[in-house]
Amino acid sequence: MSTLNHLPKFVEVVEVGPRDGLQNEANPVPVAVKVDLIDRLSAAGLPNVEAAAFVSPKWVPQMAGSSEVMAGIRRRPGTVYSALVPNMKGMEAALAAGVGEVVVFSAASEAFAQKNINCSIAESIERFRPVAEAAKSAGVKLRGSISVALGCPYQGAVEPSAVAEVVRRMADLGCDCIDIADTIGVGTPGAVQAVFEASAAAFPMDKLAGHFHDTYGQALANILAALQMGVASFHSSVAGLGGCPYAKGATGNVATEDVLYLLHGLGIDTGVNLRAVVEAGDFITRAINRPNNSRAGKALLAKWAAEQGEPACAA
Ligand SMILES: CC(C)(COP(=O)([O-])OP(=O)([O-])OC[C@H]1O[C@@H](n2cnc3c(N)ncnc32)[C@H](O)[C@@H]1OP(=O)([O-])[O-])[C@@H](O)C(=O)NCCC(=O)NCCSC(=O)C[C@@](C)(O)CC(=O)[O-]
Repeated sequence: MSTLNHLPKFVEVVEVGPRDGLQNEANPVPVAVKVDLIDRLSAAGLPNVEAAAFVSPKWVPQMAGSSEVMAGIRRRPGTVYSALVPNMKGMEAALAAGVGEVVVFSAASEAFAQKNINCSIAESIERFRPVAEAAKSAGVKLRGSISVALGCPYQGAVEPSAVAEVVRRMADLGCDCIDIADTIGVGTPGAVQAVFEASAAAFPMDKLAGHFHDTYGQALANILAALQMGVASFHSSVAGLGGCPYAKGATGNVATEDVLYLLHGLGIDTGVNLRAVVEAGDFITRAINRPNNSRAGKALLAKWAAEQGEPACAA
């Protein structure tokens, strides 16, 4: 029997473009452009839009306007607006801005934790403890994110057991869901299944999420491999925007349009309007003068242009 018969019927697609996708831009992206993008993505039906990061502006200048972004968006009922929070200073700003989900983020390697958040993995967990307590008191969802779960640009190989240990620590914090992130996009399907299998020993599989960058072109294959394990939440970035400031050479997340095309083709419901996401991808790539890195997005734009009798655009 086909292994495609036992996939989840519904998958949550978490849109991280406004944060992960734009955090690495060399030129400042105006708040109004970010707000417009977020509003288009929520209107497309994406259930969770990672809209902001309340991190130090000295470390990631692009995220400096996060409070203004959160104040400017048109809140769509049912959409969760999530934001990265590294410490209590960020948590105070996130709560004041009315985020619906806070994301505490650490790493599966000590070297990456030091580069990204200037502390050890154990110190990061202690830093997150009051953040987690504040999230619970405020009734805000808590997500944990684990970078470099499939390989680290500083350390190299990362063992699944090391990832599972951070999953366990994040579970102890009370995280509602936990992301397994392939920050530099080096993972392949077998390695992805090994990491999810090890992680699921510490936290329920259906509360784990896959966050894949597409540096080596493996992201869709990795999503399919994770789907086959029962993972039902994936992160993606409209038009494949992005890269990580502390992982040189890493490309963007897998494109949301490509993920939706895959999932819908497999008969999996997402509740998201692919056309509206493709149009949002076209909007943001024009607004910041970037190539559109979504294969499905470019193909559909060309198809729709041809249907209108317009010349195809080779964006
Ligand atoms: C964690 C820190 C703050 C430690 O940074 P630090 O320098 O060790 O912190 P500190 O406590 O010593 O504070 C230094 C200064 O920063 C300020 N500060 C301190 N905290 C905040 C805050 N929250 N908001 C605003 N300002 C803050 C603080 O007030 C102080 O200001 P000063 O007195 O010098 O004027 C820093 O390392 C940081 O902000 N790192 C964030 C790095 C980051 O955002 N990386 C990208 C996101 S992670 C990612 O992309 C991976 C992910 C999630 O997508 C998954 C994947 O693919 O891997």
